Amino acid sequence: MSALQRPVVIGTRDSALALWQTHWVLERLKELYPEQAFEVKHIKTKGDKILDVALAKIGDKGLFTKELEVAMLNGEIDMAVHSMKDLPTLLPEGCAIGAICVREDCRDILISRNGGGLEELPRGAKVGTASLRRKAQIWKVRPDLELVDIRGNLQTRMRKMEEQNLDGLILAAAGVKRLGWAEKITEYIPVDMCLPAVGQGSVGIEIREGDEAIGRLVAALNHAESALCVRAERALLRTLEGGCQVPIGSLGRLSGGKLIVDGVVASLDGRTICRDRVEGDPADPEEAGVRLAKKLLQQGAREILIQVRQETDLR
Ligand SMILES: NCc1[nH]cc(CCC(=O)O)c1CC(=O)O
Repeated sequence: MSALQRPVVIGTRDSALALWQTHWVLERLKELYPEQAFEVKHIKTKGDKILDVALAKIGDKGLFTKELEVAMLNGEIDMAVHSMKDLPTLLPEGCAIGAICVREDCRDILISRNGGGLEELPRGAKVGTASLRRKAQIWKVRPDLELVDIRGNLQTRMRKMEEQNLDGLILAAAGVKRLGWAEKITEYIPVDMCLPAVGQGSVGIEIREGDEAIGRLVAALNHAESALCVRAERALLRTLEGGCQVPIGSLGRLSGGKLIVDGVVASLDGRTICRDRVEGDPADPEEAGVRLAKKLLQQGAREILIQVRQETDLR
């Protein structure tokens, strides 16, 4: 492919994880297009500025992505690299997903002070996580734990674990591994116990809709299997109309030529949990995600979602 006659500008947040992910994308693009010049532009998002409020309370969508999308639509950057998990299911007009990259470990992990797993935490132990999805699913197995809100980028959360004397911290495996902290992980929480967030572990590249030159450039980074799993999960989330305010988890995988999608919707106290699975056609991942969402709604997710929204509004 012929190079563009100008540097291609890649936009990113400036957290250590975002930079790691962006440099990963940049290295792949440089390998693929040695003739092409690239630049990286750092952009702060609202989510990087508000660090002391739980995500569920801030509650608006696109907290980590909006400023990047604005810069892209203004032509300041040509693409934005995001954690797929942070990218809302409905993109602003003029924006499109150019590639969903190969997925890292999608699980949640525990980093504990005593080096043990969830089972080994002392009774009433204090564990940090701000995610309602994690809280609800962990409470189901350890209702005695005190799950405390903790926010900020990964470095900040590790620091807060020390400062607040927490017994443990729950994080996404992907981020911890990317920052080179895999040896701190004391347990990989099985997905049977805790379904990950939609898109967790996958990096996405957002581009301008209709920008064919940039679209062709990034298409080579799309990973077919990761992409169709994440598309099914996003279709589920879109159908349930949940953002990070609502405890929703989902995971797609390919098995024996079929697309298997798991999904969970939980109440805030973790007492009511709807979890189910569908089998779908890998040729139409959205159909499987939508079908699973409807199945969950019928099984009680509708009531849970109404209640979660009322409770979050009151806080
Ligand atoms: N919500 C912040 C966020 N967005 C993406 C990741 C981890 C990397 C990934 O899931 O791809 C994290 C940190 C975490 O949840 O522990």
